[in-house]
Amino acid sequence: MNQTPTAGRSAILLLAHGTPDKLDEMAAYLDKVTGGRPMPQHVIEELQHRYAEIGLRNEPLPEGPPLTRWTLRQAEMLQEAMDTKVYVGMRNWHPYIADTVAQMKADGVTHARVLCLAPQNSRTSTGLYRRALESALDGAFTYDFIAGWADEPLLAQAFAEKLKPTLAEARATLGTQVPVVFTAHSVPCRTILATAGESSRPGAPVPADGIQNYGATSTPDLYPVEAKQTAARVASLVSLTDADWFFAFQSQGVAGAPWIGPTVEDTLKALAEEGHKGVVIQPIGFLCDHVEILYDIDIHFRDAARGLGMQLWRPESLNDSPTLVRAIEQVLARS
Ligand SMILES: C=CC1=C(C)c2cc3[nH]c(cc4nc(cc5[nH]c(cc1n2)c(C)c5CCC(=O)O)C(CCC(=O)O)=C4C)c(C)c3C=C
Ligand SMILES: [Fe+2]
Ligand SMILES: [Fe+2]
Repeated sequence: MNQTPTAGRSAILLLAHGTPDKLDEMAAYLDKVTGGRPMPQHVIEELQHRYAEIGLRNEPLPEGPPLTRWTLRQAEMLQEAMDTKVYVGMRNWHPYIADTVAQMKADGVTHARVLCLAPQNSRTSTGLYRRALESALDGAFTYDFIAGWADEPLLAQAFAEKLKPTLAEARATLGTQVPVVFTAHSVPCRTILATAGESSRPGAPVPADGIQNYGATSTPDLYPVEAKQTAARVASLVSLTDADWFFAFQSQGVAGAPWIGPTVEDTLKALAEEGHKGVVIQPIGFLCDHVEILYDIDIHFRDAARGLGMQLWRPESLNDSPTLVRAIEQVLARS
């Protein structure tokens, strides 16, 4: 439920995921991500390996990890564009939502427009960010919460601007059409189903012991619909026909199984079997570089594609895209 502004100091608050600054923070970070459910040691080590592959070390990087660096840059660009103070709060690492809320309170903020740096709404991402905000707020200020902006035309334009040159390069290299696979982060299957206890349907999924219920309600999550909506808009802007593009869910997690698909791995296999020699993968749910782009796509999926005889291209992430900043401005202006 959104709350109404009172006279006073207004600000913008961007909510984001957060990422560790160095490798030895991985266990503590995962503890935040899972809400305290312990992760097996081999998972911690595997994630440390992936973060090391994208440049993280045991000492913090002077420039910060990519997700933090780009998120703060996006906030800075938005603040310049909107001439309103923009704050950033992260659910799983510094700057934590609770610390940012405390700072906003100290700065005398009385009302905030709150936007998640995740355009498609899911109780496993934006829902958890919102819950973290509500428990930190304690009535500190009023706010309007903007959930889900997957259909913002300028968001699609920002992705299309990055996709066009990559697609042109892939087509020129291979001398053929090259399929585009748009991706979004997978979610556990039960996230997109009504939960047990709130549904009389036989066989309704029961959350596994010890696994948080992701803020589940009896309403199925529309996340997959919103993700495909963004992809369809981007495809249309770059004039892809229905035969030229696909949608897959990437980065299925280690718990809460099963997770929704089709997976990128299966999609690559199917494309190779159809005789394709190349593929462009564009994630349309992530707004900047982080491990699931720099490792999962650039290393893991590229290797998988190579093993199937295909070359893989990935458009640059939005990062400091001025069109992304204009998209966020538009969404905020409508709130
Ligand atoms: C729409 C859903 C999700 C988005 C978007 C998302 C983005 C995202 N995730 C990470 C890093 C991690 N996520 C992890 C687990 C995890 N992620 C989601 C959903 C989304 N993540 C779920 C439902 C879960 C499971 C949580 C649980 O309690 O088990 C993890 C832990 C390891 C793993 O399971 O893969 C990491 C690490 C980033 C950086 C990111 C985008 C910025
Ligand atoms: Fe995640
Ligand atoms: Fe993930």
